[in-house]
Amino acid sequence: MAPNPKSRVTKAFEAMKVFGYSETVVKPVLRNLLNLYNKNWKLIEDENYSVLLESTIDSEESKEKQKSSLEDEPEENEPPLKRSRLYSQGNHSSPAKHNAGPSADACTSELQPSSKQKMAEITTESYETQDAELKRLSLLNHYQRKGKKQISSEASPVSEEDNEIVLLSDDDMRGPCTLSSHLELKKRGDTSRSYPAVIPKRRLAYNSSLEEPNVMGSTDVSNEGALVQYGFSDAIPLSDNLPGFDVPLAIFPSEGTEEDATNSSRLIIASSPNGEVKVSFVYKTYSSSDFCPPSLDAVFKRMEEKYMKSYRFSQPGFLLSLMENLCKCYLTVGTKAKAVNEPSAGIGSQKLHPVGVRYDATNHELHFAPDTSNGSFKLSNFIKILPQIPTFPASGNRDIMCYMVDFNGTRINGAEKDNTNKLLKLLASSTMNNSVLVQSEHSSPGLRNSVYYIEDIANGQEEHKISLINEFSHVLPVFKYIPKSVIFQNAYVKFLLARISDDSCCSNCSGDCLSQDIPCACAGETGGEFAYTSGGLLKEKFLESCISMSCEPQKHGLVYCQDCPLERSKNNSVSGLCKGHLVRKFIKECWHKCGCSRGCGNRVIQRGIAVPLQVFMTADGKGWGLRALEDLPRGAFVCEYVGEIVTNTELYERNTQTAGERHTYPVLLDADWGSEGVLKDEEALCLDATYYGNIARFINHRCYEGNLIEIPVEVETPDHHYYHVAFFTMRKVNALEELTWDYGIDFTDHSHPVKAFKCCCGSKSCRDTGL
Ligand SMILES: C[S@@+](CC[C@H](N)C(=O)[O-])C[C@H]1O[C@@H](n2cnc3c(N)ncnc32)[C@H](O)[C@@H]1O
Repeated sequence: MAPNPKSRVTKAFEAMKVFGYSETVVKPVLRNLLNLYNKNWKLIEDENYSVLLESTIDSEESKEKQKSSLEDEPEENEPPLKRSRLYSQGNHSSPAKHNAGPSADACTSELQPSSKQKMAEITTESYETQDAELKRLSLLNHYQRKGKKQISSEASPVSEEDNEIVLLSDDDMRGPCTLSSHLELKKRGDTSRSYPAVIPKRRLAYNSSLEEPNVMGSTDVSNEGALVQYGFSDAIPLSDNLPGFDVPLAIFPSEGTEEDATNSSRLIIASSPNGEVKVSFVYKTYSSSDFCPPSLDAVFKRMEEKYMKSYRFSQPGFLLSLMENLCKCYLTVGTKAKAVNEPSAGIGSQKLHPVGVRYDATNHELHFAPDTSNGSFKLSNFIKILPQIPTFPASGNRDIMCYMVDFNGTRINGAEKDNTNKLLKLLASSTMNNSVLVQSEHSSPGLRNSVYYIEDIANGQEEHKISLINEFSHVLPVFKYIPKSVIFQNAYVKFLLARISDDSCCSNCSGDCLSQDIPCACAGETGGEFAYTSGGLLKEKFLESCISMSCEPQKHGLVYCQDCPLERSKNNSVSGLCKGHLVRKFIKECWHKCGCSRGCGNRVIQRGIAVPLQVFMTADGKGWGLRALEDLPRGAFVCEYVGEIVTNTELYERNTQTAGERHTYPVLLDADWGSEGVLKDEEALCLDATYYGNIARFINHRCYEGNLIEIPVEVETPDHHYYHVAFFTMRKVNALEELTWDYGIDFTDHSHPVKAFKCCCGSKSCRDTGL
């Protein structure tokens, strides 16, 4: 049976979403193509929708051309001025002195000032153009990190959209958040944040009493009458007749005051499985108001469009599922006290799990609530843990004899008795079906007795599962896993096929470029020879020269910028001369404009992670680390560094404004800085994986002796302002050996935007002298 056209349309939209094109943009293009091809879907779906992608790009380009000719505006991107204007509003203080030192906690965001004040301050900004409005959700991330205490009192201009509501999720308020991070925040007793809120776009009142934790249902009326309630409440003043809890929010149109309200209504938008917790909008109508409650579908659609435009990776139904998860979490946390007191929690495992997760000793399962009959749900990607489990040594001795049993205590075939190495491989294998219990044959004195394991921290977003094993009962890292980098706000990154000139792609090729007698144009970047072997490894000669350039800069020299973006980003009087950047070799991979197939050997990193990896807690104070579960040959691609693409100025601001918070070490995309003239701020980019990132955010630093090397790879953008940072092995790496790279930190440069950590790399040539 032919696939139904609706699902084909959805798939086409999803395929384009990857490239940052929203449904709204793609819809007319798709319609045209279907007309053109007489509804022959195959032609559109071929080669992973390349026709659709090209047409969408073309259509966007022509729109932009039209726009710029109308506006006589040469820049495609909004100038950075817009944001500066926003910055200059309100009473924000000058950048705090940077003191973002690392802490022993893994990359866990520290708590930040109440989100409420920032909701208020953000909504009081003036949005003069639709574009600025569309960027607002991205801005939230920024603002919530700024920790501004005051709000601007400047009134927003009234527009047709003034009755529009904006729903801010947990993610909006402090950047990405995993369920575990939510729990972690709860564990630390932070009840003042991480809830969604609905706010009218127009002026909001900000009541300082809301800053206090646990203030429930506080309200305030601004002088224009917008009234907002924040926070979870078990005593919602507007409607105490409904059972259960209601989450937060009353929305009032901006005319009238509470007293004028003639009627109040409630719209339930999500609920926990058994209805114990609900998220609802509570709104009042006024005789003078022209507010007419929209349908939920329309609101979600609107919100998802906004997400798409700001962060470009929203899933369909994302907001609703976010709301549902919120209900579940609320239920979990609310019932936590009961769980802890339950005698059946027994065996002391409770304290080892994140708050709200209960170990059910009878059924050997982890639950999010004390009673499975009461709407709790199973964390399906956690394996179950039992006591008396030896900790796996993080390195060195791997001789502890372990065996695996299933939850009935039956030993798993083929794993009768084994050493840790093999055990971990077994753990990683998908045949284990999430249900693995690890026990030592003899519990050894001095060994801790619990581990936990997440089968796939990438949640299925990578080709291979990426496990996490926590041998030290450490808190889980807080970040949002993304398989591809996302543009934050000001970074200028455009994937336009038209920008790739015909002579820097191979449109006449077919099949596998590596198998052709004469290397195609894509090998030009690497001196007329491809960088990869047909087995997908780096060629010896290429790898050798990359290693030499990276490890012996004195031999190859550094390049110096005329006006170094890194120094400029410091935005203060101490910014100085460029300290130099390593000269690097680029790889150029074939891409959409090339005629070769997707299996072409010159497409390696774009196919994603191909080796089994695992996150683990290092034993030597570096926090989480990454290792491979099988031996890797020299020259193998491991993963790319994925994060938010931010400008250096944005990075600097992030670092100064979240002083004291732990950051992953950002990667500068500076491979071509020295060879260009003066770069604009939006062209000098870096990757920050603190809040959004992939597995590479766990790779620790090792002075000189790292086993990985980072190589710039050009895929979609020919200008080298943005490129991929791909990690390859510099030598053979053994299974379970920690993967490390040399971040290139100068530990003596105290003016660097990212404060260096105290290095525990253990290398004999460690550069951190403590000075
Ligand atoms: C990219 S993250 C690596 C993952 C990190 N260990 C974690 O727990 O999430 C970089 C951070 O890890 C820590 N780190 C990395 N290498 C280190 C080293 N050699 N010594 C001490 N800390 C290190 C630092 O705090 C650094 O900012």
